[in-house]
Amino acid sequence: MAERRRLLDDCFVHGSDSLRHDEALAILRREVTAVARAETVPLTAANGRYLAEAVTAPRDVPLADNSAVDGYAFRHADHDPAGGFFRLETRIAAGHPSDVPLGPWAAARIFTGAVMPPGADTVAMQEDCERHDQDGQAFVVVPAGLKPGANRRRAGEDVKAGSVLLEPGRRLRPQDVAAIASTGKTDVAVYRRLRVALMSSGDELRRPGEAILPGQVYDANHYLLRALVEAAGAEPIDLGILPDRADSVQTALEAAAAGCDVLLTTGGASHGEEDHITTTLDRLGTRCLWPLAIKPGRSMAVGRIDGCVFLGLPGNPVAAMVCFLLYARPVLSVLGGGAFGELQRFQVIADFEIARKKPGRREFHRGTLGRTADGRTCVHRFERDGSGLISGLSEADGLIEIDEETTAVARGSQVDFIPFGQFGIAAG
Ligand SMILES: Nc1nc2c(c(=O)[nH]1)N[C@H]1C(S)=C(S)[C@@H](COP(=O)(O)OP(=O)(O)OC[C@H]3O[C@@H](n4cnc5c(N)ncnc54)[C@H](O)[C@@H]3O)O[C@H]1N2
Ligand code: MOO
Repeated sequence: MAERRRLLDDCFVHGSDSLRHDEALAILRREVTAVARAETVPLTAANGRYLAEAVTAPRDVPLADNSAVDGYAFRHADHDPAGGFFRLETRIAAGHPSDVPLGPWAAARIFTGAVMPPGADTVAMQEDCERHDQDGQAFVVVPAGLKPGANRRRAGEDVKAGSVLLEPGRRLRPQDVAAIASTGKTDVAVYRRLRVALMSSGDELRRPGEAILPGQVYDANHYLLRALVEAAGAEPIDLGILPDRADSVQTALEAAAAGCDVLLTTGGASHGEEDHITTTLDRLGTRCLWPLAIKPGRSMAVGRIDGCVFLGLPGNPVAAMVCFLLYARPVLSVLGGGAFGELQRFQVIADFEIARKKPGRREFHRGTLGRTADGRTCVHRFERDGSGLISGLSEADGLIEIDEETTAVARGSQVDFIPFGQFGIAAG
């Protein structure tokens, strides 16, 4: 079980300069530790959860030497280099082992997965053998050239008794649940899901289903973030929409922080007179990241209100998504008992150009993968820049990342691409 330790206790509010992406990640890596406690769940509910115990194999998998094919098992020492002629002595099917030792110059009819009879060490495939019956006795001719141990699977060759199959902190995938099931365990210790309270900030926001007037906008970010929180393995809790009033924001944040592990807000995070999120965070707790030298997402804020981690995302939907994936997701993973993890990026050819880019900040653009005329993977950039354009997010396969030092991107050059698939949100 993870001990309850400091979270963001030692963080500092840095000066007026924006924080670089790498510095922000380093602070989060250093300051955030697990808060989730363990619970035991049946294997059928374990997929997607963070493992809270090491899973060791109580016994060998497979349990006994067995045949990898349908065929004939025999003792290799009896096998003539020119081929072998064996008396067929017994028949062994999967699930029906025999403890009768094989006699000399004898073979057993055996099927895939059936336990090797004592004395046999090699199996010939049935397609390669000839079977004869003579005076009521069956014989089998085994071809030459089989090596000792051919087509035999050893006890423990998949997993040795006592070996560690899975380390704590791993987010369980279907194949990991299968690995646990292969040991015979029926349930497993995982970390409780983090409780992540969601609040959208802004007088202009309405929920789908409500009437809308000029100047108002539907709260798309709530739906974006609750789905991203679920994909990250945490439990979203909807705390609705905050009005642009300092006293209401303060009351709501205080109450929310008391009842959840993480408070995730969107909007109201920049400097405007109507933006009360960061000023309220400063009054109630501590702030350690803000602003960031990235685009979009400059106004992302991270801090703490008592024992609750505060993640304040910008209001523009593209910025909210970029900041969630880059910063909120690894924080949720660590708090929930998992690893911080490294972003997976790969290099692809730019099917776009950027004539001039401001140095000193890292940019993330929406990108769609394609192929060049000569079959190499390339990325197209969503042309319109606006950080409010949700349509570009739906089109994209991931984010194009352009670092602080770069001042222009030439068509045909290599750029870094961060695919959405790694976040469990790939297009089907
Ligand atoms: N003087 C400056 N103004 C702004 C700056 C700046 O640096 N100086 N940065 C701009 C950028 S970039 C962003 S991003 C926003 C971030 O500010 P906030 O986090 O305070 O966001 P809001 O002002 O509340 O909203 C921005 C935009 O997004 C729409 N929005 C808000 N919440 C939602 C939601 N839940 N669902 C859908 N859309 C939402 C909102 O209506 C605004 O249009 O500040 C810029 N200004
Ligand atoms: O920085 Mo805003 O967060 O670019 O869209």
